[in-house]
Amino acid sequence: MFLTIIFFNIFIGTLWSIYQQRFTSRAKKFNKFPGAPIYPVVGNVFEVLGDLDGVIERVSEYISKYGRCCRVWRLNAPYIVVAEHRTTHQLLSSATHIEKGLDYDVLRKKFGDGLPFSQGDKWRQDRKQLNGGLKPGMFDGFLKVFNKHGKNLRNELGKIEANVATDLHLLLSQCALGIVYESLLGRKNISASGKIESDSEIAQSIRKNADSVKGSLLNPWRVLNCLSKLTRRKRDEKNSFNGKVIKEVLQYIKEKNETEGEEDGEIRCLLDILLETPRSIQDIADHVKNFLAAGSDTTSNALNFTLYLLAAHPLHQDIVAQELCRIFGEQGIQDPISFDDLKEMHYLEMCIRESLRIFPPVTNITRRIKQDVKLNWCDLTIPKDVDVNFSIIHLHRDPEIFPDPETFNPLRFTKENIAQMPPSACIPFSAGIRNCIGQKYAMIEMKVILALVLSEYVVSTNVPQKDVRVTYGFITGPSQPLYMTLTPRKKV
Ligand code: HEM
Repeated sequence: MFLTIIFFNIFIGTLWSIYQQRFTSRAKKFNKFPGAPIYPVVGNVFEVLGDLDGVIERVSEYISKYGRCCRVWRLNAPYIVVAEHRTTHQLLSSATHIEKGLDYDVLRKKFGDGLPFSQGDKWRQDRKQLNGGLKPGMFDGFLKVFNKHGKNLRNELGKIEANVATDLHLLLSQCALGIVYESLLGRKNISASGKIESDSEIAQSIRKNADSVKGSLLNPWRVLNCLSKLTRRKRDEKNSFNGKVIKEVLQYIKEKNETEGEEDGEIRCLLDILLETPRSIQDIADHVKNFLAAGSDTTSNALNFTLYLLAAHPLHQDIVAQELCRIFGEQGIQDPISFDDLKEMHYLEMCIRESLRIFPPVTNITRRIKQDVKLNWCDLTIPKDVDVNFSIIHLHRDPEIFPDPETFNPLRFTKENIAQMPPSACIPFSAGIRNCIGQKYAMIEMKVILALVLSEYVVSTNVPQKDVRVTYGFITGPSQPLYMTLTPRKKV
């Protein structure tokens, strides 16, 4: 009897799945997109899933078989993978398609309802208010912080033994986290080495959280896995990432109240802006968690990849070094870098943009389509309630737009070449009204840090670029350390 009930349920479940995948009006429109044969219940999950380090390659294969705008059934959930600029531009430039897809549910549970994950009116109001925290008037203060932490990093790099190949990622992430911590969250408990004194419980929590969600984005089995972890998380809430951030926020409010009325000439930080409107402590903590993660992991991975690419391509590194020498003279960077100096760093900026193209720290983003969208370059319609995954890394490697896409060539980003590029062909910071709020901040930060490092050291590597693989996650990094050697420039 028991077995009969089980078989009956499996039978009904399979029929239901066949109906969902083939006979609903959504499925009929969706299945017009090219894609692999559909199997009841599992759909196409086995085509793209598997070990995390190989997802990029498997998606590349799928795209080469079915095209740059193709369909995937993840169980019964329809999913369009987009890696071409026309669909990307049409959807991301619209103010309608700003809701995040199912992929973000796992992240939302970890990081709360901060800016990257909130929806509807909450997102609109928060974004409007937080834009004020990153407006031009704030950048003088940010620049001081970038300079201070950049110099700390330069000193830390000086302690690495000469000619020893080293993974710089930890130092770069401590630097990037210290910057966000101080400039956006007004916390100054930074030690002389540039590390946050409490390190780095919060830093460790961010890394742990980021690691645990890696891969859950594409993998339905991992979603289930995460749910079980969440129940465990509830039990030791006090020691969780969330608990630690709440403690920091309460401490900040206490210190702010104690020093109220005192003019200390310090910059107004993002937390001050959040505190201007009535919010629960949890809501503030959610924003803080998101800014800590979105503002540090992304930038540190971009710095790591850019340094690596310059190490692997010494001719381009020489051009950057000459540019810095022209701006700062033979003696290197003595005074804090100013906005005028930054304006002169054209080649360095082109190298950063090319690095963000080849190794975008956010490899893919997802939007939930809320109404049917007829694509303006072909005869296909994306039905409503479908998730569209913009595979930024594959979009950036479209050979029709970027010939020889894996070659590091910063000249792709001269002013003239950018003007020729189709809109939305290169979008490391996403595009449209839901783009990265920290884009300008990140670009200035990276230029300051890289100028300070590259004016002092020659970076080299033995890791061939063809061996570098990236993990597929929300924020991604190299799957193996990018070992680099630093030699003081004066000794070369
Ligand atoms: C190289 C560095 C960075 C890259 C490549 C990057 C990339 C991105 C991308 C692709 C998105 C869109 C995500 C989506 O649509 O799902 C995004 C959103 C966001 N980023 Fe960045 N980011 C960087 C640095 C930063 C920094 C420094 C901050 C903070 C100061 C920041 C804060 C945010 C926030 C809060 C959002 C959500 C915006 C919203 O939904 O309105 N990011 N970022």
